[in-house]
Amino acid sequence: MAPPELPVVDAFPVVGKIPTVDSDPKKGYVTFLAGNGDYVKGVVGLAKGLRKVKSAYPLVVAILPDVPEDHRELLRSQGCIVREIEPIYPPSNQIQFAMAYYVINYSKLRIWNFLEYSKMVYLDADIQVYENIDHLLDTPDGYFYAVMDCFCEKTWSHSPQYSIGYCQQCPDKVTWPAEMGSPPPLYFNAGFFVYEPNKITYENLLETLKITPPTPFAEQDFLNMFFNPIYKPIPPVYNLVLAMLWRHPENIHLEETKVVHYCAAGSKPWRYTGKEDNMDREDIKVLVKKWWDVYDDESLDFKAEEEEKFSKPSILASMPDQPAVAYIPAPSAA
Ligand SMILES: O=c1ccn([C@@H]2O[C@H](COP(=O)(O)OP(=O)(O)O)[C@@H](O)[C@H]2O)c(=O)[nH]1
Ligand SMILES: OC[C@H]1O[C@H](O[C@@H]2[C@@H](O)[C@H](O)[C@@H](O)[C@H](O)[C@@H]2O)[C@H](O)[C@@H](O)[C@H]1O
Ligand SMILES: [Mn+2]
Repeated sequence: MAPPELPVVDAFPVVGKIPTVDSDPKKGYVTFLAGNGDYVKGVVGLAKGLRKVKSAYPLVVAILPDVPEDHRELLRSQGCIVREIEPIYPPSNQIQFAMAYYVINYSKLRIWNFLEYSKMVYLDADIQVYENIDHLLDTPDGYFYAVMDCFCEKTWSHSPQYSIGYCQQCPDKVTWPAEMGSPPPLYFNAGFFVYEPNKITYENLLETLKITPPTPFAEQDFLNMFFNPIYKPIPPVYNLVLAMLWRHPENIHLEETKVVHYCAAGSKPWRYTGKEDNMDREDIKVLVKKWWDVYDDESLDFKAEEEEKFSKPSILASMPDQPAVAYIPAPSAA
């Protein structure tokens, strides 16, 4: 599905970064939580998983106002930094999102305004980290790092690539027909990415969203359009989109996988019944059990003495955002 043309925006101030007010800009992990349902289990699992792999950075949870106080308290008790964000809605539209609830996912864009952090790894709440990935926070600045997605699941049935059986994971299997123009640009899964909070980028994201017609994969499509100029693919070991196991097994090395994304229909561990398509596979059963082993491991619960590990004592961590970082935007190319 070729993305609609985007207005050229000078969204990526490449030079002129002035040190933040806080001379030591922090790094961290961030996830997103909405509603009063069971995704909070995903966040607790993620917090414990990051602890298990001895990550040196905190987990910030960007929550919508509808997350109840008892869930907020549960997350704080697991060492999370809980930050309430305002929802973001796309322009009014008649679009049929691939999943109706995807409309809330535009609120993820608020994480570009977490300006006390210089670089963060975003992870969906249905993701688990099984090996330390702190090194991703030391990657060169100026790029948007994420894993390429797969177009073969039914959720893509609306797209031209699905209709002709094309997938970027195997571009030679079905070549993109010339009469359909150029093949779609490389497309990432937006459940996991490495990014740099930035005031100008944040404002450009929100301005651009206002004039961008929504599409089936909501903020994932939008982020792919917006960051395409600086998108840098990283190996699937950093975000195993589960459908890859049956769609492109030749591209997956399960024993090297560091991060698993439980995004296939029926694979959310806290809802797992094994009844949906592919959910009775042995590898899925193993990965779901792996998730539960972390979630149920009480030795991984947060302990107060761990508090000094992070740069900011917890009482400050929940303080409002630091003053905006001053940037000198790069001169516009135009
Ligand atoms: O009721 C919900 C649905 C989604 N999410 C958040 O939105 C992300 C994206 O949704 P999901 O992971 O279900 O999408 P998928 O990756 O399966 O397409 C989730 O991981 C959660 O972080 C949430 O907090 N509550
Ligand atoms: O709002 C759109 C969502 O789109 C993505 O999920 C999809 C995508 O991966 C498809 O390719 C799969 O087929 C599908 O199963 C999966 O749900 C992101 O994981 C999620 O964070 C979010 O951005
Ligand atoms: Mn997900």
